[in-house]
Amino acid sequence: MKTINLAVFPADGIGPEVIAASQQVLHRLAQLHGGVSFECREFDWSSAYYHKTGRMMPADGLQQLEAGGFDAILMGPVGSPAIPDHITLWGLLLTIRQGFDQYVNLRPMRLLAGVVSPLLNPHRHPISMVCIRENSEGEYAGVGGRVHQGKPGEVAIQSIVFTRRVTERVMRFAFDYARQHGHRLVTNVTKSNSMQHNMVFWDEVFQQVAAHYPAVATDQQLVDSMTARMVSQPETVDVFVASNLFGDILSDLGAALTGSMGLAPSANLNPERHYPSLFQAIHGSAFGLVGKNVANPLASIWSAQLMLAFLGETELATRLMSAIETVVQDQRVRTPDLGGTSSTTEMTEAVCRALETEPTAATGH
Ligand SMILES: NC(=O)C1=CN([C@@H]2O[C@H](COP(=O)(O)OP(=O)(O)OC[C@H]3O[C@@H](n4cnc5c(N)ncnc54)[C@H](O)[C@@H]3O)[C@@H](O)[C@H]2O)C=CC1
Ligand SMILES: CC(=O)C(=O)O
Ligand SMILES: [K+]
Ligand SMILES: [Mn+2]
Repeated sequence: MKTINLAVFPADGIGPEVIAASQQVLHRLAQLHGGVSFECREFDWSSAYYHKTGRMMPADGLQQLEAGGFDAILMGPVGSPAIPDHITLWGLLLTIRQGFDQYVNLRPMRLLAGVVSPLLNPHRHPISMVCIRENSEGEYAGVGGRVHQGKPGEVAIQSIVFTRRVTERVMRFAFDYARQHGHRLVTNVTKSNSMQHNMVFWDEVFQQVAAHYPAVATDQQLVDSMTARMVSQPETVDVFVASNLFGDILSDLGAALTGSMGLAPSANLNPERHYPSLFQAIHGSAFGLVGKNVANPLASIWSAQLMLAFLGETELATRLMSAIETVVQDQRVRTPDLGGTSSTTEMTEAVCRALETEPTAATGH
Protein backbone atom coordinates (compact mmCIF):
# COMPACT_ATOMS: atom_id res chain seq x y z
CA MET A 1 0.00 0.00 0.00
CA LYS A 2 1.40 3.36 -1.02
CA THR A 3 0.91 6.24 1.42
CA ILE A 4 0.63 9.85 0.23
CA ASN A 5 1.42 12.29 3.03
CA LEU A 6 -0.53 15.52 2.93
CA ALA A 7 -0.35 18.68 4.99
CA VAL A 8 -3.93 19.95 5.10
CA PHE A 9 -4.91 23.52 5.94
CA PRO A 10 -8.68 24.13 6.20
CA ALA A 11 -7.75 27.82 6.73
CA ASP A 12 -10.47 30.49 6.56
CA GLY A 13 -14.00 31.28 5.43
CA ILE A 14 -15.44 28.48 3.29
CA GLY A 15 -12.05 26.74 3.49
CA PRO A 16 -13.03 24.19 6.17
CA GLU A 17 -16.12 23.21 4.12
CA VAL A 18 -14.38 22.78 0.75
CA ILE A 19 -11.27 21.16 2.25
CA ALA A 20 -13.39 18.61 4.15
CA ALA A 21 -15.13 17.90 0.84
CA SER A 22 -11.78 17.41 -0.93
CA GLN A 23 -10.54 15.06 1.77
CA GLN A 24 -13.76 13.05 1.63
CA VAL A 25 -13.33 12.63 -2.13
CA LEU A 26 -9.64 11.70 -1.83
CA HIS A 27 -10.39 9.06 0.82
CA ARG A 28 -13.19 7.59 -1.31
CA LEU A 29 -10.87 7.51 -4.31
CA ALA A 30 -8.23 5.70 -2.27
CA GLN A 31 -10.79 3.23 -0.94
CA LEU A 32 -12.01 2.38 -4.44
CA HIS A 33 -8.47 2.09 -5.77
CA GLY A 34 -7.27 -0.12 -2.97
CA GLY A 35 -3.56 0.48 -3.50
CA VAL A 36 -3.02 3.94 -2.00
CA SER A 37 -3.99 5.82 1.11
CA PHE A 38 -3.84 9.48 2.03
CA GLU A 39 -2.36 10.33 5.38
CA CYS A 40 -3.55 13.83 6.23
CA ARG A 41 -2.00 15.94 8.96
CA GLU A 42 -4.19 18.90 9.69
CA PHE A 43 -2.74 22.30 10.55
CA ASP A 44 -4.85 24.98 12.25
CA TRP A 45 -2.73 27.88 10.97
CA SER A 46 -5.33 30.44 9.90
CA SER A 47 -7.05 33.63 10.94
CA ALA A 48 -8.42 31.86 14.04
CA TYR A 49 -4.83 30.92 14.91
CA TYR A 50 -3.90 34.60 14.49
CA HIS A 51 -6.58 35.64 16.97
CA LYS A 52 -5.10 33.19 19.50
CA THR A 53 -1.39 33.80 18.91
CA GLY A 54 -0.94 37.08 17.03
CA ARG A 55 0.57 35.18 14.07
CA MET A 56 -0.86 33.31 11.08
CA MET A 57 1.64 30.51 11.65
CA PRO A 58 4.42 29.74 14.12
CA ALA A 59 7.75 31.51 13.61
CA ASP A 60 9.29 28.18 12.56
CA GLY A 61 6.24 27.23 10.45
CA LEU A 62 8.17 26.66 7.23
CA GLN A 63 10.73 24.46 9.03
CA GLN A 64 7.91 22.46 10.66
CA LEU A 65 6.31 21.92 7.27
CA GLU A 66 9.60 20.93 5.70
CA ALA A 67 10.41 18.53 8.53
CA GLY A 68 7.01 16.86 8.06
CA GLY A 69 8.19 15.25 4.81
CA PHE A 70 4.91 15.99 3.06
CA ASP A 71 4.28 15.01 -0.54
CA ALA A 72 2.00 18.03 -0.99
CA ILE A 73 -0.02 20.71 0.75
CA LEU A 74 -3.78 21.06 0.36
CA MET A 75 -5.00 24.45 1.48
CA GLY A 76 -8.21 26.40 1.84
CA PRO A 77 -8.38 30.15 1.19
CA VAL A 78 -6.90 32.62 3.63
CA GLY A 79 -8.65 35.82 4.68
CA SER A 80 -11.04 37.06 7.34
CA PRO A 81 -13.14 40.22 7.64
CA ALA A 82 -11.58 40.85 11.07
CA ILE A 83 -7.93 41.04 9.94
CA PRO A 84 -6.38 43.16 7.17
CA ASP A 85 -5.99 40.99 4.06
CA HIS A 86 -2.28 41.73 3.62
CA ILE A 87 -1.61 40.36 7.12
CA THR A 88 -3.43 37.09 6.46
CA LEU A 89 -1.97 36.57 2.98
CA TRP A 90 1.62 37.45 3.85
CA GLY A 91 1.41 35.67 7.20
CA LEU A 92 0.76 32.30 5.58
CA LEU A 93 0.12 31.78 1.88
CA LEU A 94 2.64 34.17 0.30
CA THR A 95 5.27 33.16 2.84
CA ILE A 96 4.84 29.50 1.86
CA ARG A 97 4.83 30.29 -1.89
CA GLN A 98 8.10 32.21 -1.55
CA GLY A 99 9.69 30.03 1.12
CA PHE A 100 9.03 26.82 -0.79
CA ASP A 101 9.95 28.40 -4.10
CA GLN A 102 6.58 27.57 -5.64
CA TYR A 103 7.38 29.74 -8.61
CA VAL A 104 4.69 28.48 -10.97
CA ASN A 105 1.01 29.03 -10.39
CA LEU A 106 -0.72 26.76 -12.87
CA ARG A 107 -4.36 27.69 -13.44
CA PRO A 108 -6.30 25.75 -16.04
CA MET A 109 -9.55 27.42 -17.16
CA ARG A 110 -11.77 25.08 -19.05
CA LEU A 111 -15.48 25.37 -19.79
CA LEU A 112 -16.78 21.95 -18.78
CA ALA A 113 -19.73 20.44 -20.62
CA GLY A 114 -22.89 21.22 -18.64
CA VAL A 115 -21.65 24.55 -17.27
CA VAL A 116 -23.19 27.77 -18.58
CA SER A 117 -20.70 30.48 -19.46
CA PRO A 118 -21.85 34.12 -19.23
CA LEU A 119 -20.63 34.41 -22.83
CA LEU A 120 -23.32 33.96 -25.44
CA ASN A 121 -23.08 30.72 -27.41
CA PRO A 122 -19.70 29.72 -25.98
CA HIS A 123 -19.89 26.16 -27.29
CA ARG A 124 -19.35 27.43 -30.79
CA HIS A 125 -15.74 27.58 -29.65
CA PRO A 126 -14.53 25.53 -26.72
CA ILE A 127 -12.96 27.65 -23.99
CA SER A 128 -9.80 26.07 -22.66
CA MET A 129 -6.99 28.28 -21.43
CA VAL A 130 -4.05 27.66 -19.14
CA CYS A 131 -2.57 30.50 -17.12
CA ILE A 132 1.07 30.05 -16.13
CA ARG A 133 1.52 32.74 -13.53
CA GLU A 134 4.90 33.72 -12.12
CA ASN A 135 4.36 33.10 -8.42
CA SER A 136 7.44 34.18 -6.50
CA GLU A 137 8.37 37.78 -7.32
CA GLY A 138 7.19 40.53 -9.70
CA GLU A 139 4.51 42.77 -8.26
CA TYR A 140 4.16 40.46 -5.22
CA ALA A 141 7.86 40.44 -4.33
CA GLY A 142 6.94 42.16 -1.09
CA VAL A 143 9.59 44.87 -1.52
CA GLY A 144 8.73 48.40 -0.51
CA GLY A 145 7.79 50.55 2.40
CA ARG A 146 5.87 53.47 3.79
CA VAL A 147 7.19 56.58 5.45
CA HIS A 148 5.61 59.69 7.02
CA GLN A 149 2.40 57.77 7.66
CA GLY A 150 -0.65 59.98 7.99
CA LYS A 151 1.30 63.14 7.09
CA PRO A 152 0.81 65.15 3.89
CA GLY A 153 4.25 64.02 2.73
CA GLU A 154 3.41 60.34 3.11
CA VAL A 155 5.08 58.01 0.62
CA ALA A 156 4.15 54.42 -0.22
CA ILE A 157 6.41 52.38 -2.50
CA GLN A 158 5.68 48.85 -3.73
CA SER A 159 8.59 47.80 -5.89
CA ILE A 160 8.26 45.36 -8.76
CA VAL A 161 11.13 42.89 -8.91
CA PHE A 162 11.99 40.87 -12.02
CA THR A 163 15.10 38.73 -12.07
CA ARG A 164 16.50 36.82 -15.03
CA ARG A 165 16.68 33.48 -13.20
CA VAL A 166 13.04 33.63 -12.12
CA THR A 167 11.69 35.05 -15.38
CA GLU A 168 13.52 32.47 -17.47
CA ARG A 169 12.41 29.52 -15.39
CA VAL A 170 8.70 30.36 -15.45
CA MET A 171 8.86 30.84 -19.20
CA ARG A 172 10.71 27.58 -19.69
CA PHE A 173 8.01 25.93 -17.60
CA ALA A 174 5.30 27.44 -19.83
CA PHE A 175 6.94 26.12 -23.00
CA ASP A 176 7.71 22.70 -21.51
CA TYR A 177 4.11 22.48 -20.32
CA ALA A 178 2.79 23.45 -23.75
CA ARG A 179 5.01 20.90 -25.46
CA GLN A 180 4.19 18.08 -23.03
CA HIS A 181 0.45 18.68 -23.16
CA GLY A 182 0.13 19.24 -26.90
CA HIS A 183 -0.72 22.95 -26.84
CA ARG A 184 -0.20 24.90 -30.03
CA LEU A 185 0.36 28.42 -28.75
CA VAL A 186 2.03 30.27 -25.88
CA THR A 187 0.96 33.89 -25.46
CA ASN A 188 3.20 36.35 -23.67
CA VAL A 189 1.07 38.68 -21.55
CA THR A 190 2.90 41.96 -21.15
CA LYS A 191 2.63 45.69 -20.55
CA SER A 192 5.85 46.78 -22.20
CA ASN A 193 4.23 49.83 -23.73
CA SER A 194 4.05 51.64 -20.38
CA MET A 195 6.49 49.66 -18.26
CA GLN A 196 9.70 50.30 -20.14
CA HIS A 197 12.04 48.54 -17.71
CA ASN A 198 10.62 45.37 -16.20
CA MET A 199 8.18 44.47 -18.97
CA VAL A 200 10.60 45.17 -21.82
CA PHE A 201 12.99 42.85 -19.99
CA TRP A 202 10.15 40.29 -19.61
CA ASP A 203 9.51 40.39 -23.39
CA GLU A 204 13.22 39.93 -24.17
CA VAL A 205 13.45 36.89 -21.93
CA PHE A 206 10.28 35.49 -23.52
CA GLN A 207 11.84 35.81 -26.98
CA GLN A 208 15.08 34.21 -25.82
CA VAL A 209 13.34 31.25 -24.20
CA ALA A 210 10.91 30.85 -27.13
CA ALA A 211 13.87 30.44 -29.48
CA HIS A 212 14.59 27.09 -27.80
CA TYR A 213 11.07 25.84 -28.61
CA PRO A 214 10.69 26.31 -32.37
CA ALA A 215 7.78 23.85 -32.52
CA VAL A 216 5.57 25.98 -30.26
CA ALA A 217 3.91 29.04 -31.82
CA THR A 218 4.00 32.28 -29.84
CA ASP A 219 2.31 35.63 -29.77
CA GLN A 220 2.28 38.64 -27.50
CA GLN A 221 -0.64 40.55 -26.01
CA LEU A 222 -0.74 43.65 -23.86
CA VAL A 223 -2.57 42.80 -20.66
CA ASP A 224 -5.34 45.35 -21.15
CA SER A 225 -6.32 44.03 -24.54
CA MET A 226 -5.78 40.47 -23.25
CA THR A 227 -8.87 40.93 -21.06
CA ALA A 228 -10.90 41.87 -24.15
CA ARG A 229 -9.44 38.98 -26.14
CA MET A 230 -10.33 36.48 -23.41
CA VAL A 231 -13.95 37.67 -23.56
CA SER A 232 -14.36 38.31 -27.30
CA GLN A 233 -12.16 35.56 -28.76
CA PRO A 234 -11.50 33.04 -25.99
CA GLU A 235 -10.94 30.33 -28.60
CA THR A 236 -7.70 32.09 -29.63
CA VAL A 237 -6.22 31.78 -26.14
CA ASP A 238 -4.30 28.63 -25.29
CA VAL A 239 -1.39 28.72 -22.81
CA PHE A 240 -0.39 32.16 -21.57
CA VAL A 241 2.46 33.22 -19.32
CA ALA A 242 1.94 36.25 -17.09
CA SER A 243 3.52 38.09 -14.20
CA ASN A 244 2.25 37.54 -10.66
CA LEU A 245 -0.32 40.38 -10.63
CA PHE A 246 -1.47 39.99 -14.22
CA GLY A 247 -1.89 36.23 -13.81
CA ASP A 248 -3.85 36.74 -10.60
CA ILE A 249 -6.32 39.06 -12.32
CA LEU A 250 -6.62 37.18 -15.62
CA SER A 251 -7.27 33.88 -13.89
CA ASP A 252 -10.29 35.26 -12.00
CA LEU A 253 -11.56 36.52 -15.36
CA GLY A 254 -11.00 33.05 -16.80
CA ALA A 255 -12.83 31.48 -13.86
CA ALA A 256 -15.87 33.68 -14.47
CA LEU A 257 -15.81 32.97 -18.21
CA THR A 258 -15.75 29.25 -17.54
CA GLY A 259 -18.78 29.48 -15.31
CA SER A 260 -17.86 30.14 -11.69
CA MET A 261 -15.24 31.07 -9.14
CA GLY A 262 -16.41 27.89 -7.48
CA LEU A 263 -14.93 25.73 -10.24
CA ALA A 264 -11.45 27.15 -10.87
CA PRO A 265 -8.48 25.15 -9.51
CA SER A 266 -4.85 26.05 -9.04
CA ALA A 267 -1.47 24.47 -8.36
CA ASN A 268 1.42 26.34 -6.74
CA LEU A 269 4.34 24.33 -8.01
CA ASN A 270 7.96 23.88 -7.11
CA PRO A 271 8.66 21.97 -10.33
CA GLU A 272 12.06 20.69 -9.11
CA ARG A 273 10.29 19.10 -6.10
CA HIS A 274 12.82 20.44 -3.60
CA TYR A 275 9.80 21.50 -1.54
CA PRO A 276 6.20 20.34 -1.40
CA SER A 277 3.85 22.05 -3.84
CA LEU A 278 0.59 23.63 -2.69
CA PHE A 279 -2.84 23.01 -4.17
CA GLN A 280 -5.67 25.42 -3.58
CA ALA A 281 -8.75 26.74 -5.38
CA ILE A 282 -8.18 30.17 -6.91
CA HIS A 283 -11.13 31.65 -5.01
CA GLY A 284 -10.94 33.41 -1.67
CA SER A 285 -12.73 32.80 1.60
CA ALA A 286 -16.13 33.96 0.24
CA PHE A 287 -17.34 35.49 3.50
CA GLY A 288 -20.97 35.60 2.32
CA LEU A 289 -21.21 31.83 1.97
CA VAL A 290 -19.53 30.70 5.19
CA GLY A 291 -21.32 28.10 7.27
CA LYS A 292 -24.27 27.78 4.87
CA ASN A 293 -23.16 24.57 3.17
CA VAL A 294 -23.60 26.22 -0.25
CA ALA A 295 -20.00 26.78 -1.44
CA ASN A 296 -19.10 24.87 -4.58
CA PRO A 297 -16.44 22.35 -3.50
CA LEU A 298 -15.36 21.51 -7.07
CA ALA A 299 -12.63 24.17 -7.31
CA SER A 300 -10.94 22.64 -4.30
CA ILE A 301 -11.62 19.06 -5.43
CA TRP A 302 -10.23 19.88 -8.90
CA SER A 303 -7.15 21.36 -7.19
CA ALA A 304 -6.70 18.01 -5.43
CA GLN A 305 -6.93 16.45 -8.90
CA LEU A 306 -4.08 18.70 -10.08
CA MET A 307 -2.15 17.47 -7.06
CA LEU A 308 -2.63 13.83 -8.05
CA ALA A 309 -1.47 14.62 -11.57
CA PHE A 310 1.61 16.46 -10.28
CA LEU A 311 2.44 13.56 -7.96
CA GLY A 312 2.38 11.23 -10.97
CA GLU A 313 -0.78 9.44 -9.80
CA THR A 314 -2.13 9.49 -13.34
CA GLU A 315 -4.76 6.83 -12.88
CA LEU A 316 -6.23 8.50 -9.79
CA ALA A 317 -6.08 11.91 -11.46
CA THR A 318 -7.85 10.69 -14.59
CA ARG A 319 -10.53 8.98 -12.59
CA LEU A 320 -11.19 12.03 -10.40
CA MET A 321 -11.33 14.39 -13.40
CA SER A 322 -13.79 12.14 -15.08
CA ALA A 323 -15.98 12.07 -11.93
CA ILE A 324 -15.95 15.90 -11.75
CA GLU A 325 -16.92 16.09 -15.42
CA THR A 326 -19.68 13.53 -14.98
CA VAL A 327 -21.27 15.44 -12.09
CA VAL A 328 -21.10 18.77 -13.88
CA GLN A 329 -22.43 17.44 -17.16
CA ASP A 330 -25.25 15.58 -15.45
CA GLN A 331 -26.53 18.91 -13.98
CA ARG A 332 -28.83 17.23 -11.45
CA VAL A 333 -26.63 18.22 -8.52
CA ARG A 334 -25.58 21.86 -8.76
CA THR A 335 -24.61 24.38 -6.10
CA PRO A 336 -26.20 27.87 -6.34
CA ASP A 337 -23.20 29.39 -8.20
CA LEU A 338 -24.03 26.97 -11.06
CA GLY A 339 -27.72 27.81 -10.97
CA GLY A 340 -28.87 24.97 -8.74
CA THR A 341 -30.02 24.51 -5.16
CA SER A 342 -27.74 21.66 -4.04
CA SER A 343 -25.53 21.89 -0.99
CA THR A 344 -21.77 21.50 -0.68
CA THR A 345 -22.42 18.12 0.91
CA GLU A 346 -24.67 16.94 -1.93
CA MET A 347 -22.15 18.03 -4.55
CA THR A 348 -19.37 16.20 -2.70
CA GLU A 349 -21.45 13.04 -2.39
CA ALA A 350 -22.27 13.24 -6.10
CA VAL A 351 -18.55 13.24 -6.91
CA CYS A 352 -17.99 10.27 -4.60
CA ARG A 353 -20.83 8.39 -6.35
CA ALA A 354 -19.45 9.26 -9.78
CA LEU A 355 -16.07 7.84 -8.72
CA GLU A 356 -17.75 4.50 -8.12
CA THR A 357 -18.99 4.24 -11.67
CA GLU A 358 -15.52 4.81 -13.08
CA PRO A 359 -13.35 1.78 -13.80
CA THR A 360 -11.17 0.73 -10.89
CA ALA A 361 -7.55 -0.34 -11.04
CA ALA A 362 -8.67 -3.81 -10.02
CA THR A 363 -11.01 -4.22 -12.98
CA GLY A 364 -8.22 -3.05 -15.27
CA HIS A 365 -10.31 -1.09 -17.76
N1 LIG B 1 -5.72 31.97 -2.22
C1 LIG B 1 -6.25 32.65 -1.24
O1 LIG B 1 -6.05 32.33 -0.07
C2 LIG B 1 -7.09 33.81 -1.57
C3 LIG B 1 -7.60 34.57 -0.55
N2 LIG B 1 -8.42 35.63 -0.83
C4 LIG B 1 -9.03 36.33 0.32
O2 LIG B 1 -10.41 35.95 0.37
C5 LIG B 1 -11.17 37.04 0.87
C6 LIG B 1 -12.36 37.35 -0.04
O3 LIG B 1 -11.88 37.80 -1.30
P1 LIG B 1 -12.81 38.13 -2.54
O4 LIG B 1 -12.08 39.08 -3.39
O5 LIG B 1 -14.16 38.49 -2.06
O6 LIG B 1 -12.88 36.78 -3.40
P2 LIG B 1 -13.69 35.42 -3.25
O7 LIG B 1 -13.14 34.48 -4.24
O8 LIG B 1 -13.73 34.96 -1.83
O9 LIG B 1 -15.20 35.77 -3.67
C7 LIG B 1 -15.53 36.31 -4.94
C8 LIG B 1 -16.93 35.83 -5.34
O10 LIG B 1 -16.89 34.44 -5.69
C9 LIG B 1 -17.80 33.70 -4.91
N3 LIG B 1 -17.18 32.39 -4.61
C10 LIG B 1 -15.90 32.19 -4.21
N4 LIG B 1 -15.67 30.90 -4.00
C11 LIG B 1 -16.82 30.25 -4.25
C12 LIG B 1 -17.23 28.88 -4.20
N5 LIG B 1 -16.38 27.91 -3.85
N6 LIG B 1 -18.51 28.57 -4.51
C13 LIG B 1 -19.36 29.53 -4.89
N7 LIG B 1 -19.04 30.84 -4.96
C14 LIG B 1 -17.78 31.19 -4.64
C15 LIG B 1 -18.02 34.54 -3.67
O11 LIG B 1 -19.25 34.23 -3.03
C16 LIG B 1 -17.96 35.95 -4.22
O12 LIG B 1 -19.20 36.28 -4.80
C17 LIG B 1 -10.19 38.19 1.09
O13 LIG B 1 -9.79 38.14 2.43
C18 LIG B 1 -9.03 37.84 0.20
O14 LIG B 1 -7.81 38.38 0.61
C19 LIG B 1 -8.77 35.95 -2.11
C20 LIG B 1 -8.27 35.22 -3.15
C21 LIG B 1 -7.39 34.11 -2.98
C1 LIG C 1 -3.89 35.89 -3.42
C2 LIG C 1 -4.68 35.64 -4.61
O1 LIG C 1 -5.65 36.31 -4.87
C3 LIG C 1 -4.32 34.57 -5.47
O2 LIG C 1 -3.28 33.97 -5.28
O3 LIG C 1 -5.05 34.29 -6.41
K1 LIG D 1 -9.78 41.14 5.76
MN1 LIG E 1 -6.45 35.84 -6.83
